Amino acid sequence: MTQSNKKENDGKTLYLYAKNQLTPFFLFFSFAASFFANTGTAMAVLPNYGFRRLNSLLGFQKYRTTSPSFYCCASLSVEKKSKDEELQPSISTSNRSTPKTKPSSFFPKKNQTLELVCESLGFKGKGVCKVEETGFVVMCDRALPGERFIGRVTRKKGSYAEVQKLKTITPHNDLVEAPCEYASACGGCKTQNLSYEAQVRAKEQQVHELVIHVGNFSANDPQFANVMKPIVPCDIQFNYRNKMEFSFGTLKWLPVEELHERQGGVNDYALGLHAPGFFDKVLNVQKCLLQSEAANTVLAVVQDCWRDPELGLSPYCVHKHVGFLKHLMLRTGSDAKTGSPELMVNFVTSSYKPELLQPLVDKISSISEVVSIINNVNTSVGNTSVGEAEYILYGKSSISEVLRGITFQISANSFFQTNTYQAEVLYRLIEECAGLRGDGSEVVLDLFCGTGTIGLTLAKKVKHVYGYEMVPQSISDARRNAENNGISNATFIRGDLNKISDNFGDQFPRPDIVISDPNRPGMHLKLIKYLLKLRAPRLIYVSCNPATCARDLDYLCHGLEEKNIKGCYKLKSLQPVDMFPHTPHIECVCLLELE
Ligand SMILES: C[S@@+](CC[C@H](N)C(=O)[O-])C[C@H]1O[C@@H](n2cnc3c(N)ncnc32)[C@H](O)[C@@H]1O
Repeated sequence: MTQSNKKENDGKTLYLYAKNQLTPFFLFFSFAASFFANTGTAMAVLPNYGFRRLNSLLGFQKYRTTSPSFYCCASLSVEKKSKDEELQPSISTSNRSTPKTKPSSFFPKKNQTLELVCESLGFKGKGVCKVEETGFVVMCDRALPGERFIGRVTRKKGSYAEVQKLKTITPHNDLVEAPCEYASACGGCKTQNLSYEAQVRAKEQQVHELVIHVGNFSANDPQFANVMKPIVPCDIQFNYRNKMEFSFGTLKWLPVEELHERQGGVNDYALGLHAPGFFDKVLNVQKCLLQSEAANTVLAVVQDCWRDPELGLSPYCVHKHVGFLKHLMLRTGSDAKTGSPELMVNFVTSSYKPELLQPLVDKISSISEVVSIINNVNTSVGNTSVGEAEYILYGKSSISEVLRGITFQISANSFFQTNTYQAEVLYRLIEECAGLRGDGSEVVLDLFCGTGTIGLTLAKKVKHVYGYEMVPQSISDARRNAENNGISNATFIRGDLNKISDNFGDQFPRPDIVISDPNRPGMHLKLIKYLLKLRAPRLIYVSCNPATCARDLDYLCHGLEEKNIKGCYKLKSLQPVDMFPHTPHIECVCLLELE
């Protein structure tokens, strides 16, 4: 996730009208301050999925309906229209009603203050509220369910408005004290001051509603209650992230009351996370409670010295495109034999000047957990952490991590599940869904395989695993991971699953089980059509975006009439999993079987 960079903070939004209840559902596409086309990583941000960048166009109607029936409309506009257009109709529901004319004073005005009550959590964990008299939806960052507050309308976006919270009248339900000193300003953890039980409740509710309203599954279906599983909470709610990406910046974010203290120069330099809503302002952080203690030790060491004028280091300025240090990526793995933490430190710089980094390397390499110091050189003006060239400044080129008994090598830019602890849980659930016979007879197709983790954890029980992935480094990691673990029945193939050709299926035998784990935009319609033609008996859809997940489940199960596509799957179970406490992200594991 990137902290919402204004320019790049585009997302898809879904809105639903139901019985005069306007319920917004937001697709989680807008974390893209930096889009790493080839890597699946994002800068100075928490979640690390790569995705096609999507522009949002809020297309739901600006009026209310009095019809009891349900109306869902959204317009998803995307940059590469020709390709992505195909996905657009997915958001419409079959049971539309005609909206009625809107009252003329329906929209609140910019700067208008409103008394609001937050009803639920939506897109990016923003509080969803309705203007009492009109039902008009407003979104408020950091408003939490049950909170009554005064908000000022900051902008109208399509057919909803954003408000800034001015004053809490009565606090939200389930209030707890946020343990992190940066919680109120950092865009990473939005809900630290909401009890964890309430967080998972809100996530579960969100998935439930999306599956009904976007996925077109009926809550009245007696089977539905069996299909929807309760969310699996994460037992560890801090220090769970094995990867964090911090940004260096020339403009330290300051609270309004301290803005007059801005001094300029070195005093304004920052290393931390982007302040929400700013691509150029960085909230300086000394410590992040989500990452490992060892990673915090490294962060503290870097913070302690990087501004020292004697070192001659400068942060990259995103306005002038000058400066050297762009990002600091910290990855934590564990030694396969001892289980002790091992750390990779990755400096992303605008040019290759190892002599400038050497003093930092000397200090960091003395931390016992650090086994790898990497320099990715990225000369582009973009915000990506993926370098055109990668250099090893100290130690190894990768770190290791053990997942379900398999040891994985992870290099700087490879995708790896960010919460190792909960990935164990996730992969166990996937294996349960796979329902393997255990006789080594089944073929598994692992789509969006990253470094091959899911397929490799199943390989020993099946005949063969075929993994597909776009990022070359991930494919080489996957092959190396197979070899290192003595797995010879896994084949990893590089390819863009958004651009599959007609002969895609000629590359592997018909699978018994398909696992598809796309990033946030979900599956391309081409791939969905292919899967519907392939008719694998069992399809496990792993998703990090419940909105696109619901849309794709709709296609797979109910088809898409406009495109003459017939669904052929039945949703057998949908299991939300909380991989990222205190953030709005939700993972889901869905089992589909042929009807
Ligand atoms: C959510 S990750 C899942 C990775 C893997 N299944 C795991 O659990 O570690 C999605 C993966 O899809 C890859 N990816 C994204 N778009 C792709 C595309 N169009 N074609 C192939 N792979 C893609 C990303 O690089 C990333 O590794």
